[in-house]
Amino acid sequence: MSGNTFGTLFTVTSFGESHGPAIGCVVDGCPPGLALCEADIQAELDRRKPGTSRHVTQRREPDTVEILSGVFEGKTTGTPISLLIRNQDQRSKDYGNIADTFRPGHADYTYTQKYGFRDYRGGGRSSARETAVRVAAGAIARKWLQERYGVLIRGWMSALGPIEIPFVSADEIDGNAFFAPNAAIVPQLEDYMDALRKSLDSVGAKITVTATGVPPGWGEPVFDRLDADIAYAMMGINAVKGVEIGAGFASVAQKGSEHGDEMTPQGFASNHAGGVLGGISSGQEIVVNMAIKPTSSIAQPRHSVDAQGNAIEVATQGRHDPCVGIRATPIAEAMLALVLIDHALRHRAQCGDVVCQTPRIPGVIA
Ligand SMILES: Cc1cc2nc3c(=O)[nH]c(=O)nc-3n(C[C@H](O)[C@H](O)[C@H](O)COP(=O)(O)O)c2cc1C
Ligand SMILES: C=C(O[C@@H]1CC(C(=O)O)=C[C@@H](OP(=O)(O)O)[C@H]1O)C(=O)O
Repeated sequence: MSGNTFGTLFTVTSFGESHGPAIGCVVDGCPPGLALCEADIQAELDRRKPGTSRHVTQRREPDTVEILSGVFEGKTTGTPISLLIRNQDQRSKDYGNIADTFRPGHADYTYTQKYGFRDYRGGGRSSARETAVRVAAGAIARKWLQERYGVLIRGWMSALGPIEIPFVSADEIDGNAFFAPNAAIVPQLEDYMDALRKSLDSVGAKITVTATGVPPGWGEPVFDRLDADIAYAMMGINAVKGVEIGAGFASVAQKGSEHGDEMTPQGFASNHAGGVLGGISSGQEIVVNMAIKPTSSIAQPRHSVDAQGNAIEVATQGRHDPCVGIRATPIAEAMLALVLIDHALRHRAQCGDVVCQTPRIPGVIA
């Protein structure tokens, strides 16, 4: 295991560095016959790409995807799908002496300790530049899930630093730079970010991602539980420091009489489980929340050490996101899609057409 491959039946192997010539991935195990073209993938990449507002990194990458294999006459063939995105706006010289210094909070120190040296062009392999290829692979998973099962995956920003963002409408999410489901709060978010950038600091965020239409039965009872795999996938995104499924940490203060979602023939009465029971989907909405840390690369001087172990101050140069959470929503959606397609295929492989005699009950009743 090299750590660069995700998934069991639907696998994604990613490659590339932030300032190398290209990043890309090989998607293997995609069912044949899915209509797929570059525009399907590009639409998702355009939501994640850098440089789209003053609140994100000013690196300008078009993130144009090329499909190199696995698609013929507009359909997936069942063979490996290779996706390539050429890097076009690397400016490695802007970073100063990053090779011999370690940014507090970034991966420079741990990469050097692990490998003995590292690709120090920008964030190298540790840069979230790599998440573009996950979004590309996730677009394929998402399309198949939607067409085959009607699964809809949707994410949004639910807090920016200290500002809670109440959910108003899914229609408002893609209309602003923050993926906020609440257009009215956007001026407040903009003011906050403008002041934050002036103070040369960064801030964390909370992202929520949901999936509706997942049928009951996907997942495994032990080890590869659906909730465990979701948590693994989300924690595998750069800068994610916490993941909650359903009520999450609020479960601590709940009583059993409150937390356990009651069932009626008309539907579940609540969804504290977040759509997973015993590692298996219940048919309810899957609800995931994640905490994203503040960007470590900030222009304020911070204490660190150099490669020789001497005390130094590091004020990071280069182009960075003042709040990495602002661009994390499409990545979280993609990771949820990758987990769900893998479990859909695993469920089909093992259980095939097994039909449960107990009627399915709907999600939360109104
Ligand atoms: C969408 C996205 C954009 C990011 N942009 C930056 C950035 O511009 N500068 C930075 O220092 N970290 C950025 N990060 C976070 C780093 O990639 C991350 O902190 C680093 O790889 C260390 O990993 P860890 O935080 O998971 O421990 C970003 C993360 C994401 C998800
Ligand atoms: C380039 C992207 O974001 C980058 C994520 C990132 C990091 O440290 O994670 C640091 C910055 O880039 P670099 O690797 O050049 O330092 C960001 O611009 C992107 O998302 O496409």
